[in-house]
Amino acid sequence: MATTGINVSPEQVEANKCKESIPEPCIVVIFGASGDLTKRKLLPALYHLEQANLLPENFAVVGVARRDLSATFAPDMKDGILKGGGVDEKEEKLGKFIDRVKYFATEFDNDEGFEKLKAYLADLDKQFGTKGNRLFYLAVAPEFFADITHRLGNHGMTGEDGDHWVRVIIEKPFGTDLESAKKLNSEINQVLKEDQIFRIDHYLGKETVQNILVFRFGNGIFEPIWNRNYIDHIQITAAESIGIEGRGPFYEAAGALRDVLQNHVMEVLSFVAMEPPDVFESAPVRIEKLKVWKAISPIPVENTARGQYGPGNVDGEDVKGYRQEDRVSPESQTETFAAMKLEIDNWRWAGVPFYIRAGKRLKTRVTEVVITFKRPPLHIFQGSGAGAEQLEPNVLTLRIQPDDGIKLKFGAKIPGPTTNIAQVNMNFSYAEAFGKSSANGYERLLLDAMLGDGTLFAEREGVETTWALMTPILEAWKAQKKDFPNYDAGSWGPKEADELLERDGRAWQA
Ligand SMILES: NC(=O)C1=CN([C@@H]2O[C@H](COP(=O)(O)OP(=O)(O)OC[C@H]3O[C@@H](n4cnc5c(N)ncnc54)[C@H](OP(=O)(O)O)[C@@H]3O)[C@@H](O)[C@H]2O)C=CC1
Ligand SMILES: O=C1O[C@H](COP(=O)(O)O)[C@@H](O)[C@H](O)[C@H]1O
Repeated sequence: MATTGINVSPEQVEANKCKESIPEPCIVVIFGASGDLTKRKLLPALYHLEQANLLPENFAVVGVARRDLSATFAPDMKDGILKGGGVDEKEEKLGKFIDRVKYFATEFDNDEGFEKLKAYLADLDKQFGTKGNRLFYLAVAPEFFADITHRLGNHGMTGEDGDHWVRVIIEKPFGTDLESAKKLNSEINQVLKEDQIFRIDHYLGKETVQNILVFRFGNGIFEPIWNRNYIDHIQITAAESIGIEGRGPFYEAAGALRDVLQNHVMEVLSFVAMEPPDVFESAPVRIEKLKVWKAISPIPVENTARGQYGPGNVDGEDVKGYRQEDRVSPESQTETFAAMKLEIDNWRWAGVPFYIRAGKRLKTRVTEVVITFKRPPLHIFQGSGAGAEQLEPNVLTLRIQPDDGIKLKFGAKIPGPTTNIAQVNMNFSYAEAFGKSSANGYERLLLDAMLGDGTLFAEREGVETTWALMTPILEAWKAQKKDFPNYDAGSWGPKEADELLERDGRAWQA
């Protein structure tokens, strides 16, 4: 069934793209400017903000990396913006935006370079009227996070006063385990106040992730059944059909648990499971998320599964196995798939298992939350031609990507003289209701950071709490070698992941 009766016009959708406030004048300084993230995501996102009139008039972007790319950086970024789609080369705004994209070359460990950068930014303040406000974005490998922050501090670039602000966005992964996350937190807290730090998780910038909260707390009918009395279990899947896309060295050290499960999936889980905050503001939202993570019981390693893909076929194309990827060890023990069963020990969720999984080179790309409700207590249609022994449970699917939307599966009578029941779907599609969007999730987060709103960013204790849950699993896995590869590229992962649910009489939904 298609979405019908959407009472929102294209004009309303357009109007909603405006925030009440436009950020103050500022310079966005991106470290790691020649990297993949800057070109594919950050500059396109900043331009989407420009398109939507959400950037201040007095604004500039400065890319920082080691090679001298002064001549090619702006055209290269323009190319990235155009490739991202949703932009016409002739747009007047594009030229205006690109004129404000600058480049500064320095090694990250070069003090002289930082001193010159400070002077360069001060010059740009005069040219663009950006008033000393800075948003530094560390789009760099994690080993540089603390070092760059300290160098910014040492060169007098992190101090705030009543006249200007300084904020720092730090990319993921934020640490590799509990100890390293704590160390990183304490290192950056030596230089920055907590309200200057914006630990980014781009999943929180996705409209459909934010919509989990709107769905739950912006409607009256779902919250009363959103608990152990009505819900049988919840599954969260973050499946990718792509492999590691040339990021061998990064992925070898990371793996699926560190790359996606500890951050993106745990963020989504907190939105699904949290209590309603008093207001949708940074502190109350963060408190409720933290309460969820803190209520998760320690996860026994028997409640986990891991896998690594071997060669296979994805979307009709033969692909190599993980161990054959560029710059990956032929004996790698890195997991490209991770799954686990979690229990949240609180009043709302006691006894409701949460099964989560993430992996690369799976059958298809899908990120979704699947909520399976308890079956009706009695099959009153038995004997009247209904067929099945038990009635099927209702299943609510919150599809984050692709084809974002919400689907409710329920039983309906098949027309005819007997009472047979078929499962049918009620569908809401984001694209149908609101039109297609070229936003990549970073727009909202960049804008919020410029506005100083940390609601959709991770905070210190939250990051450490999720690492505290995951670190014992990583240690147990490290101590126990696996016979990899154990799933074919293009499949749904290792059989251990299926067994995790089969033991409980359940199965993955996708
Ligand atoms: N790419 C993605 O889709 C995602 C990335 N991230 C995170 O974002 C961060 C950046 O990722 P990504 O863009 O892929 O990384 P890349 O490896 O593509 O880019 C790294 C950047 O850092 C620069 N650099 C490295 N060493 C130095 C140095 N010593 N001095 C100066 N510049 C240096 C590189 O410059 P040069 O070109 O000169 O070497 C390059 O600009 C990482 O933390 C990653 O985990 C998070 C989510 C998704
Ligand atoms: O952070 C990361 O996320 C991407 C998946 O992001 P999505 O927005 O495409 O779902 C993942 O491919 C990458 O390995 C990871 O570092």
